[in-house]
Amino acid sequence: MRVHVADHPLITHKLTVLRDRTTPSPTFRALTEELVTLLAYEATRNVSVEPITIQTPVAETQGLALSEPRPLVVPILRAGLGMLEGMVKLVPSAEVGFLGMVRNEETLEPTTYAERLPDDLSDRQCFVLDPMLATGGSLSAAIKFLFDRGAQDVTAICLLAAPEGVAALEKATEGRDVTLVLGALDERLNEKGYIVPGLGDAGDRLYGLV
Ligand SMILES: O=P(O)(O)OC[C@H]1O[C@H](OP(=O)(O)OP(=O)(O)O)[C@H](O)[C@@H]1O
Ligand SMILES: O=c1cc[nH]c(=O)[nH]1
Ligand SMILES: [Mg+2]
Repeated sequence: MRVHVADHPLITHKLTVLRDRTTPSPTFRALTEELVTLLAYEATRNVSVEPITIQTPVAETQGLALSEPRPLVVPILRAGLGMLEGMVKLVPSAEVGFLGMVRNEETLEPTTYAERLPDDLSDRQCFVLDPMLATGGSLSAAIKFLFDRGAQDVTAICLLAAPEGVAALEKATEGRDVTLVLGALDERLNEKGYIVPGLGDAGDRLYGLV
């Protein structure tokens, strides 16, 4: 697994505002989108392209076009939905599939309650969106789901991760082509499975308590 942790003052600045407990939902949502667009730039570094020839008003020239099949973006509901707009802004021609997952806050085990994805993901590059990588249970299950359907490679974009979650994901995806792009790598998980210092519950901060 390749791990890329963003190292840019603008990203750290936006993450700092996101972490602040006084930041209200509308600002939190806007910053989440902006951060994803910045991280998506790195995450799409190896997106599949093919050479094409085009005609400018002045001359013929060579360029690149995204290859078929188009990349598939998969936000993990709920919190990952807050990252979708920021991603498709950068890759407007991507297709979008959905996975709904929720972590049991007692056992920390994830369950999948919704799935809307193509049956066959052969030759697909997939981009999974979830702001939080805590124990790694949710993201490991999501990525396994995509490989089981034939995905070629998977890149996950997370705003924050705990080292425990990165290690668990690495173990769960051994031998697979996985890239992890992070806004920041935090210190640890606390006894409730929350990322420290983290930002709290991303889904609740985006969409309110349920
Ligand atoms: O790495 P893990 O320990 O599995 O925890 C991370 C998961 O927890 C959060 O979702 P949550 O279950 O709170 O659902 P929500 O997005 O609906 O709030 C988060 O968005 C991840 O999906
Ligand atoms: O810190 C955490 C851990 C899991 N899910 C969140 O939203 N935040
Ligand atoms: Mg939540």
